Amino acid sequence: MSAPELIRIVSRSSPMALAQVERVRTELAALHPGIATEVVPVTTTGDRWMGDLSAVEGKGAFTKEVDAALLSGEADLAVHCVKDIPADRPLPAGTTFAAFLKRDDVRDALIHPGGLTLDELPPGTRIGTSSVRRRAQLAASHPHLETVPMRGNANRRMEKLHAGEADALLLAVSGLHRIGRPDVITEVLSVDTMCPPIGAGVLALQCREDDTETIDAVSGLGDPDTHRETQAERMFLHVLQGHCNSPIAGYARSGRGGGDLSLRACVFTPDGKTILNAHEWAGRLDPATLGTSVAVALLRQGARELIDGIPH
Ligand SMILES: NCc1[nH]cc(CCC(=O)O)c1CC(=O)O
Repeated sequence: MSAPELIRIVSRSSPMALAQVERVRTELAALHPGIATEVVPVTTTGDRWMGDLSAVEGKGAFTKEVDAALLSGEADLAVHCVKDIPADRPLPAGTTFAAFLKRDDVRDALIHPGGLTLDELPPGTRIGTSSVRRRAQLAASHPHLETVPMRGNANRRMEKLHAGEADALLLAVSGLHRIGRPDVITEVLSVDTMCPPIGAGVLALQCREDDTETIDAVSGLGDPDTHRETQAERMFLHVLQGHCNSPIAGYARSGRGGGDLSLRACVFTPDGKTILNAHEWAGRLDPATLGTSVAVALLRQGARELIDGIPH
């Protein structure tokens, strides 16, 4: 199999998306110095929309135009945040994941211009977030704080914070590092305070299924532990039929040497009053079966009703 001379990478134009593509170009250049790369820009429905995400045809708002560029042959490779890829249906026909890059930090960060930590924030502090996952967990742990809806990429949210639309923000640590702004982080929240979303901090490389040249060239960028964790988390979300606005959180962890994979997950009501929890170890199960097992444990506790209670 010959290596391609050029790989065209489709990317959204947000600073975070472009930083993700730069990481892939750097890693690819180190692995295959002979392969050139080029960026093909697209704008997605999700990038344009500033309202409630559930209103924009719901699913795949950040991925549809990216998939189209890949399938039409305008580009050969797409870089996605796994967090943003729907798990309640298969990948678009004709495309496949070629690799999952080594996982970044899965945690969320508090950004408070006054430098306070979450526990120090006074009652009534307005936290800008439209995520049902963040809202529910905040309501459970810090019921005296308020949340205000906030959308847009991380850079825009920081502009809105400084314009006074909120008093503080919650954003992913990994995303802030990607856009070069870890300096704004006031506190990194533990996963016990704020359970991360499925796929947090993982970048997936997506190719056309029949493009074995590109698949072979980029598959060496994959990380085996991240692959196992992502398989467990995605199967969990798939079994629950979670959507982009689901009150679901969870993360898998690989033990040393790839052993002892565990998956901890929760499903909650948006008011944070009900939180279902499950935590299991794979033992001799494969990652996908672990994901299924944790999903079943939560379904037994009543997760279906909680998930279906949220419009999407
Ligand atoms: N919803 C947008 C989005 N998609 C992925 C990340 C963070 C990076 C990641 O987890 O890969 C973010 C920003 C955020 O939630 O703060």
